[in-house]
Amino acid sequence: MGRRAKNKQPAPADLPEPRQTGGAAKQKLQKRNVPQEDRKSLKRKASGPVSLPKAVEEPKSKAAAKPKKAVKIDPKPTIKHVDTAKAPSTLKKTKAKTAAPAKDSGKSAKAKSHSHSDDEIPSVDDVLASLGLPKDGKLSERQRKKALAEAERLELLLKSQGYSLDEDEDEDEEEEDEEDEEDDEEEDDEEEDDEEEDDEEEDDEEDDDEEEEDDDEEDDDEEEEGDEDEDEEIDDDRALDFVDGEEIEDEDYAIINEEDDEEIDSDEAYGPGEEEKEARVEDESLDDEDDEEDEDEEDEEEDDEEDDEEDDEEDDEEDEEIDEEDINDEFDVDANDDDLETDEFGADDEDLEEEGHEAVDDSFLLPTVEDEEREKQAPLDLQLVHMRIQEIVNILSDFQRLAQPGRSRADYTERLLKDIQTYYGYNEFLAEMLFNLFSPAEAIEFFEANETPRPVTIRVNTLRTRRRDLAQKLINRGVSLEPVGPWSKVGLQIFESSVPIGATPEYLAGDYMLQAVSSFLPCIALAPQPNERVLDMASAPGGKATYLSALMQNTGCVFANDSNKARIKSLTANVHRMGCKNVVVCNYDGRQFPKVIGGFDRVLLDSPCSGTGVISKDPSVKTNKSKRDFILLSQLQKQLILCAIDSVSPKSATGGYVVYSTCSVTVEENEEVVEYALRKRPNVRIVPTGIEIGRDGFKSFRGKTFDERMSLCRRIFPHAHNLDGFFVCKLKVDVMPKGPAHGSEEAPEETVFDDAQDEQIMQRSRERQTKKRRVVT
Ligand SMILES: C[S@@+](CC[C@H](N)C(=O)[O-])C[C@H]1O[C@@H](n2cnc3c(N)ncnc32)[C@H](O)[C@@H]1O
Repeated sequence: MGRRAKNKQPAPADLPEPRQTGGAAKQKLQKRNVPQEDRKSLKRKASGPVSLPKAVEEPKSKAAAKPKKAVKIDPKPTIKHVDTAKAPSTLKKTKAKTAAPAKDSGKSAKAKSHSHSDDEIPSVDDVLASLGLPKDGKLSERQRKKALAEAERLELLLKSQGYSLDEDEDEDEEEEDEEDEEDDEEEDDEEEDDEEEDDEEEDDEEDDDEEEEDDDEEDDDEEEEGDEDEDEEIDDDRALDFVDGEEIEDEDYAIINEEDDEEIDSDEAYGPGEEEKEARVEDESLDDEDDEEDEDEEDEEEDDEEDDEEDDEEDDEEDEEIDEEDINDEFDVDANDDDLETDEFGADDEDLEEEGHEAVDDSFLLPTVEDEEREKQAPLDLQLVHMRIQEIVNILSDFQRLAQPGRSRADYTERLLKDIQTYYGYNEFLAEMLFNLFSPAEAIEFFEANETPRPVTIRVNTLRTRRRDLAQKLINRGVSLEPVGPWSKVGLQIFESSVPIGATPEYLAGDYMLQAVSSFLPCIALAPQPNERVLDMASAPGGKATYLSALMQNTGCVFANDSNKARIKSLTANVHRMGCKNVVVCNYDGRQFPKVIGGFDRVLLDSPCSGTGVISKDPSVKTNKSKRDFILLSQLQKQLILCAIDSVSPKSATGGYVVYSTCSVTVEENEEVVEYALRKRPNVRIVPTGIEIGRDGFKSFRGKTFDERMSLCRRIFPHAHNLDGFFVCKLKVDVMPKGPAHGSEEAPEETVFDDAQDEQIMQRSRERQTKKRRVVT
């Protein structure tokens, strides 16, 4: 993507997620903001087989649909026998043990019922029949999905048994299918008409795509200069303290959401990228164009939806010129005027179970030690690993019924963790740490989401412009965009742009910041008031500090501090560019507050962290974070949070708040840090953040119990919200209660870390900082 925004993701979540934990499949959707096609595809996801984790089976975006390591699924594989001795086979089946020929080693009962020798090449009809599907080529969407899933399984199985899939024969079958289709078409004139129309539209779309690609190539050259500038800034930021996981967030324009799977009313999309958006929606649905032709006539609901889409496309073509008034109206829309309709994924849960069990292969066996050894020797087979992940997740979801006798949950989990490391590329420690946050199925969704970039978003700088004015200017430059959601009046999601978003005149003039939506949240939670004194303790490169400045309408004072001198440069540059006149930039170790200056009305501690919430932007996190890093980080975070608390004036007339946030999802860096602060500072309590999205913070985790009000904290997850992973906690600092233990109403002049270990770590860090400064100066 380079610096050019090419974002084909669905819009960020704009619906408050119900405060409940549980799989994404149970989250509510907001119909109003979800394009119809996306909604449709979501429903399909919810009704997919249990055995195929949603995110893996049905990637939610084009990017996810083509993961580096994804299995290419041929919907109509044909089979050719090859030398089985050469094929590694670690996916072991009970049946395979008894009969040597691959034909008896089918994975599912259905697959088993269809054995194939060298001479027996099954037609698609045979396969369909074996699956109980109609032979006339007219499949409902669900049936088609099922067929595809079975085909994938069959393909993988056959591969593991030494078969190869021959593309030539595949083409023959396609021809056969086409002939069948033609027959069907003759029988039904009406259908034929429809299909002709479809064909024309598809051709148009294909042409459009080709033109787009050409344009892209041309534009790439033109953009090079701007890209270089921006890259410079970003590199600068990345060459930073290991503890910082977020510089990328702000510079890399991140944002979000797949989530909620909600979509944007077609009326809400603006700009010349409308067609592209349609294409985006089509990419995300699992249908390809051919599949649309195969839509089952009897499936009235889906046909209706398709008709609607066709109408929309026609409308879009007609409405090439954007009505400025409409745009202005849209950008004036008040958050409250949204009719939020929700849709429960839950409704499909039953189907999901049923279908999952149908697809379950209860003969899956964990590899033995010998199998594992053999697998180690053989070339890495990611398809095999991927398939085993799905099998194990499925078994863990119904362990009593599906587990192999004599095998424990731990056996399966151990294998699964190894496979996660192999397939997604995490180190052992991090794979386990992240895995433990979720159910096995949801963990896979999380890992999968980390393979997909989040949407590009910008924050409008209200010190310089209004959102609708900026939107209009960018639209005129060929940018396709829309508001991020009703909960933010300053966020815009960029879908497509013919100019580099980080180098437009508006960007250079400070009209906006490239900023992930998640990183709006701590500022919204802090809610600084005009004329207050606010400290942003770890602020470079200034995404949040400049937002705080804007929220305070350039009044009062924001102390934007960061311990990293190199990052101070980009912080200062952003402060100037964004026209923030109420910001003082300073360069201290945060732990020197409040000694340097205290008595703030509010303090934001957007803490240095591991960055496990932004792995899609910085995949190096997968391998470069060790147990030791987490220990050190957690210590630093605990020290910083105490300093943040002690820098707030409990007597502030308007404030007295601290917001602690990280772009990490681990409990060690979040709930545990807050719990530590509550223990050390009894004058502090957790209060609501005022953020409408996200899940509750954990009240307990793996045997540890946290403060009851920890649920008021917000947790944002990439797979659930299509936003960067984030944690936000708001604390109210009260006057210290009088008593033998505390004695004083005032915050201590110098924060005391009563832990000898803390002191040692601080000392080491100070020395490192001093060394770094020496190198820089
Ligand atoms: C997550 S980033 C902050 C991003 C910033 N809030 C923004 O919105 O642009 C964490 C920052 O903490 C800084 N940092 C690391 N250790 C620090 C310390 N001991 N005191 C102050 N800042 C520190 C890093 O240099 C990094 O810029």
